[in-house]
Amino acid sequence: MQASMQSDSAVEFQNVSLRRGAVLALDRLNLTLPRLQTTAILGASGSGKSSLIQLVIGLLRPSSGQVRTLGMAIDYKNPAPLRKRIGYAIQDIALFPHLRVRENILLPARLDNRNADESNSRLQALLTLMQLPAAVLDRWPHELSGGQQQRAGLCRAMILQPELLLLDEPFSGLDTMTRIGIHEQFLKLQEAEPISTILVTHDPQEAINLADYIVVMKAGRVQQHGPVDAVVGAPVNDYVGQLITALPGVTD
Ligand SMILES: Nc1ncnc2c1ncn2[C@@H]1O[C@H](COP(=O)(O)OP(=O)(O)OP(=O)(O)O)[C@@H](O)[C@H]1O
Repeated sequence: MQASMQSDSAVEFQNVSLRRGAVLALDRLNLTLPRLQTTAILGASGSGKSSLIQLVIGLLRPSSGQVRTLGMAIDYKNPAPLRKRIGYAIQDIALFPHLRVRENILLPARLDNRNADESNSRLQALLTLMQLPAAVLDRWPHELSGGQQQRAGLCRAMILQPELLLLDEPFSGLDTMTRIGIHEQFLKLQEAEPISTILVTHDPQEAINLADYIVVMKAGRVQQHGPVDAVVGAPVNDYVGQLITALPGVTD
């Protein structure tokens, strides 16, 4: 625990390669992701974004190299203590359909035997931050709009006040107006509770709107990484340049 307090990085990849079947999904990754900032992992489909995020939480183990999350090498025999410190909202792990929204959001707290009163106060604070009306709590997930479901998913990811938040395409599949609204809520949440966040996205605009730090991936390799302004201001190659110039309002 102490090591994480002292570490300046949320996650470190030290010469990490990952083979998945016949594919080298990640190729010699050397990367340090900053603490208490939002990092966007940006890249096209198949570039290795989801593999990277699964390595962070120990769902995948590197073929070579080492991943250090929250200041410590991952203990693959016992990943539970690390995972308790991490919140995740991943598109595939949506709200559980057989639980009402309240039970969905409170589930991590219940599984961790947290005090019920404290968890309920935390729930109320998160609802306010995410501008979700209390009435949604007694509904089933399918009775919420897509945007409300995403926000409830974020509340669930945040209920234990994690040190690290992993978001894998959490806002995809939403219409533009809903997306913009959720981006605003997300930024407010970050302001109210600074937290290390890793956001996987294939959308350069989303990366720039939400992140402080960007990692651009292509075919399992990092093309460029750095603070948003540094990457937008000086793309290191044509691939990154094309992503940036495709943004509205950016011309070279
Ligand atoms: N279970 C698997 N078995 C074999 N290969 C896999 C598996 N999952 C992913 N891959 C391969 O690993 C590479 C990286 O996949 P990954 O899912 O990390 O990319 P991604 O950038 O997240 O893509 P997307 O945006 O489509 O989710 C791809 O070539 C993919 O085909």
